[in-house]
Amino acid sequence: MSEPIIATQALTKRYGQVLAVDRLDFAIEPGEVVGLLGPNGAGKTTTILMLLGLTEPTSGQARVAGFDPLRAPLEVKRRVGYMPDSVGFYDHLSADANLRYGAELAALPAGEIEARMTAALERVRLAQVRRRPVRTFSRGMRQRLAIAEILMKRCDIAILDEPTSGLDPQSTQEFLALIRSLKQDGMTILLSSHLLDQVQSVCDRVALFNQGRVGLTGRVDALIAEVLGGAHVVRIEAQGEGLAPRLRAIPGVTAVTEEAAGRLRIEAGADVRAAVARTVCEAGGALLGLEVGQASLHDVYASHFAEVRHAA
Ligand SMILES: Nc1ncnc2c1ncn2[C@@H]1O[C@H](COP(=O)(O)OP(=O)(O)OP(=O)(O)O)[C@@H](O)[C@H]1O
Repeated sequence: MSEPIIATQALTKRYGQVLAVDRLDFAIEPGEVVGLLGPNGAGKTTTILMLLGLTEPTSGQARVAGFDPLRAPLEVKRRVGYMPDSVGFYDHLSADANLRYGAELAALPAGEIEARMTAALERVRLAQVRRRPVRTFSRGMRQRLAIAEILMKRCDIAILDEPTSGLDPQSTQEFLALIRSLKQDGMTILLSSHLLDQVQSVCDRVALFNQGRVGLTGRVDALIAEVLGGAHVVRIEAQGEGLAPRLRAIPGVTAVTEEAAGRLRIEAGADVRAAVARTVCEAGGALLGLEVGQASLHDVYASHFAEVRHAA
């Protein structure tokens, strides 16, 4: 294993009585794409802000690209591209002018700026609209412009906070493809998201945050095996009263969760499809659909946070 490009040691942030990040130990290898997941208020953004040197830790340390973000914020900014939840550009200025401003702030070599800007804008498909004011851009275009800035600066690391929130399905797919292409370039990417399918589709590894701590981290497939222990997952669509407790009583069933009205997810140590169908019918309910689900990050997330709630 190479030296981690991002590492934290007992990194802690307190806001008054609130322990936002609690003794976080975390390492990311160069070239990894890592997803930070967890409920609202779990400490993801606070962690990101400490990695960027934008907020001071109460105690503990972070190292990013070989630097302490607190002592060497400019060195860190030069190497790390940050895309916050809501990307701020000068709306009345063109995409070009915004990038040029970013290039000057980052002290890029003057003779290279134009060529780097053009290459970056072409890569994110904004070259045709580069002279338009950013206020005319859609959210997807703004997000791509933020990536253009990261490409132009040739950052080693990109930190993306909720990068696809508010994007339509097509823009989302396009954006995810862009993230995959940054990975191909060898960029290290840390992204926070609530959108588990998307995280699963781009991340090598995930870290599940809860109350300021990483409760679980690993590759998605390894977590599925570890957390679910090779569980069988059955999803049903059914009408009927009081089905969940009856399903829970089936031998082998370990968990039943209501994912939406009339949609239940059943986790079991064996194939319980026949017993599930029988149980719904015997309860006087109607079984409208049944499928064997592939375990996914959703299942890991649901199971992990159910355990956390149970233990609390
Ligand atoms: N500037 C602040 N002042 C006081 N408390 C704060 C501040 N910023 C965050 N917190 C608190 O710290 C905790 C962690 O918040 P943080 O924003 O890091 O969570 P998050 O995981 O990013 O959540 P979300 O998914 O909602 O963005 C929360 O309890 C939040 O209320």
